[in-house]
Amino acid sequence: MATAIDHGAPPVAPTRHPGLLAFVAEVAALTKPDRVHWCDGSEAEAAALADALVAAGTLIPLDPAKRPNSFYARSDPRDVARVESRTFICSEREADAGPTNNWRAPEAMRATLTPLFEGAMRGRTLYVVPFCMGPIDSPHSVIGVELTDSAYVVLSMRIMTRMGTAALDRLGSAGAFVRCVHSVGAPLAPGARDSAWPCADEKYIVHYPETREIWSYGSGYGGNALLGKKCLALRIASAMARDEGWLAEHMLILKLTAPDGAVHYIAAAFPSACGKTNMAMLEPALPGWTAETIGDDIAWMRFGADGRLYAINPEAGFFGVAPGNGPATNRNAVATLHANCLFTNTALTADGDVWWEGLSETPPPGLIDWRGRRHDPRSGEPAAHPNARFTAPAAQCPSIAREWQDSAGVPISALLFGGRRASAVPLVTEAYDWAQGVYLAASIASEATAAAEGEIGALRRDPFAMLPFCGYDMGAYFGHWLRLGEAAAAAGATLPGIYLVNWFRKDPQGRFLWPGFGDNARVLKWIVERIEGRAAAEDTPIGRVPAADALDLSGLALAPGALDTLRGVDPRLWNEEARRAGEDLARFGDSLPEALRAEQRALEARLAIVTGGA
Ligand SMILES: Nc1nc2c(ncn2[C@@H]2O[C@H](COP(=O)(O)OP(=O)(O)OP(=O)(O)O)[C@@H](O)[C@H]2O)c(=O)[nH]1
Ligand SMILES: O=C([O-])CC(=O)C(=O)O
Ligand SMILES: [Mn+2]
Repeated sequence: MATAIDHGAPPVAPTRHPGLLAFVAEVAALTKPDRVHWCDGSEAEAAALADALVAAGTLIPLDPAKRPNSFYARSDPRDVARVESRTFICSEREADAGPTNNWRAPEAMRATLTPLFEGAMRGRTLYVVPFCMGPIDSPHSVIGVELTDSAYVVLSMRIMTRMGTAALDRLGSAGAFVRCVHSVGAPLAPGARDSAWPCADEKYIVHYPETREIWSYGSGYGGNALLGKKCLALRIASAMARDEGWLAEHMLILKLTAPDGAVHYIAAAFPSACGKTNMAMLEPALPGWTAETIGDDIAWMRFGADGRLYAINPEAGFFGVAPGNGPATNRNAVATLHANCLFTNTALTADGDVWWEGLSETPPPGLIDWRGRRHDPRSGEPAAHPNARFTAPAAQCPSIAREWQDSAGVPISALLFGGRRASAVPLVTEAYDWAQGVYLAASIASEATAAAEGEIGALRRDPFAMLPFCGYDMGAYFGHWLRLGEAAAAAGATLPGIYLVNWFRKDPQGRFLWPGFGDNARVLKWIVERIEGRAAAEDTPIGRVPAADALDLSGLALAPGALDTLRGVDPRLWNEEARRAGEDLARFGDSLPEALRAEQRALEARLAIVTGGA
């Protein structure tokens, strides 16, 4: 086994940053690891870690002839998704966490966590993982340091972030960094055998927005454990963005080039497992159009001196839902996964490769399912967990745009918001203006998916697709969006258009009315033409929908009547929608901006006119 990781001598820290040295010393004193290892992010280090994880049974190497340098992990079956009920925002004041977050007083939470972390890394290695969210040379990037006892987390962070020496160099000897502490919560007694996926029953995913700290306990899974992603780049970053005048959003970033060569960048927010990665890698069904990928999950945006809204992707990899990705839906994702990837909770084939529902029409024979059991195709159970994930370097994506690491970011023309809605919500709706767009985004709802615990399919309000990810009071967050738009407009900016989209409308038999995926380019074309002032639209109470002949449907055979349903706004359904949205927004009490109350009243008034009642 390679020995680049473990050696008896005390490690020499590769930094003289006093705050970082003190942080590592404090956490090591608390958690009592056997060793401390400072990660440099090198190939040799990754290879040694992978070897150790294979020896421990955590990783299974895939056949290098099929998928070089790629590994498969099966998690504990109780550790397969984010745990929103165990995710906490510990601001000093309860009101600052808002009604949608779990709040605990910081001192009380620290008093709970300290005994849990006490000795939590016994028998394990504490890995020091310096990482940079955003391009190494971008002024908008943020440095974090994650101290973790999971080598799986280290390997994942190496794919998902700029990790190791480069991040430490950027931090320098005095820079600011976000303190991140992670333990799987499974100390090892001397001589005890480790489990393949150590974790604890009791999980805590804790954020202290004022001190910009993250403490995560008990889970090894994705969004709970890779602390640069949801915890830093959304929950902590949203609080930083509020204080500093920018936006940290759950959005993909797409570059779209029209046949005439015009380039538009589009950012889109959909809840977890609702199509961000797919849209980020879209292959347009319309001839002459090109789509390229900038990011698939998170966008950090700020208005530039020229009045345009610039976005960077803070991540360096994709942590994507595997099921559903196949040659018919997302060829770019499939091609991205050819090498250097981690797969978690997919199925394993008899010949040493991975498989999931949707990768091919029928499962190959001899599959082992995500629980490690022989898969029986007649059981009706999927072979891959519905939230099985791949972890893949973004640079490997065939559709990655050459400017994806541009330090200034890319200028956004349109902001899309959506969710999974079987009924009511049209295919695409243009907001009348910024404030009404903020209202539409604040009132989106979506049918729950397997990306978090809870009943799948249940409708829940998910404002801005940020419900699980906003690190402060969402009422104040809506106000932040409104103020940024007002300030930019006052300074003469042309604000991006705001659009509500829904690819998931169904007919009474439960079939999708819209083909989705590459055909979503038809909607993007309409949006681009709207921005350029060339496409026709019709006013409805909720916003503008495409005129009857305004969508390019060439080469597409929709079911009879489908287009009318997709463009339609049923006033009776929308009376109910508006009532429910208003009820949800009322939860924010005094922090709900007056402008959104006014939008609510205006929507109700427009609906009353079309239904002919009050
Ligand atoms: N019907 C339909 N399904 C889609 C479409 N786009 C994506 N999906 C499905 O939605 C599921 C999730 O898609 P992703 O693109 O991975 O979702 P995501 O928003 O990136 O998810 P997170 O990584 O959890 O944030 C997959 O099963 C896709 O096949 C679409 O346009 N139409
Ligand atoms: O954070 C995760 O575990 C995966 C993810 O992207 C999401 O749920 O939005
Ligand atoms: Mn996501």
